[in-house]
Amino acid sequence: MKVAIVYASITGNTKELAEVLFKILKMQPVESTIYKIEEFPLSHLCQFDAVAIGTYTWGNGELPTEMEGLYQAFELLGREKLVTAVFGTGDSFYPRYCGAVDLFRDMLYVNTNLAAILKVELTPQVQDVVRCQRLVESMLNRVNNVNKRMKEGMETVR
Ligand SMILES: Cc1cc2nc3c(=O)[nH]c(=O)nc-3n(C[C@H](O)[C@H](O)[C@H](O)COP(=O)(O)O)c2cc1C
Repeated sequence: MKVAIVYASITGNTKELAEVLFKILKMQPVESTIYKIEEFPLSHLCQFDAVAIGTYTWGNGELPTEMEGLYQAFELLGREKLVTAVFGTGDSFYPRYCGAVDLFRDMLYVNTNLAAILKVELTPQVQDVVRCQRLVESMLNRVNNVNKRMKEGMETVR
């Protein structure tokens, strides 16, 4: 099983969250790779069984510009069975808390097999590790079940 984490981060919060997830993934019997969005070749999307996307939120609940290409690539991919998850950090001071996670969530739910979403307030805390473990579990269980079951719901990790 091949799993990718692809993330965007300016001030390091989402990077930190992506690295927590990567550490957890590395304890699993899967081939996992972590990419900054700038280093991820969009043409490689089809090589993975599961992709977890990490994004901060910009403007008024907007996607970071550097994530727009990835967002469009999922829309064009046409792989409804591709297992995905989306996670991100944001600041609840803003009216659209983690709005970019919501934008990805809505698109991935339609175009892929979305397993889980996770929102973290600014810097990940110790209690977020358990939430990260649940996201990884949801994603890997979904890949294992993908051939057995049809599209399922998704989990909001609290
Ligand atoms: C100009 C600006 C706009 C932002 N807009 C939002 C927003 O609409 N919603 C939100 O949840 N966070 C917003 N944030 C907060 C960032 O998403 C948050 O600090 C995030 O953790 C940054 O991630 P990073 O450290 O990975 O770059 C904004 C931050 C800045 C500087």
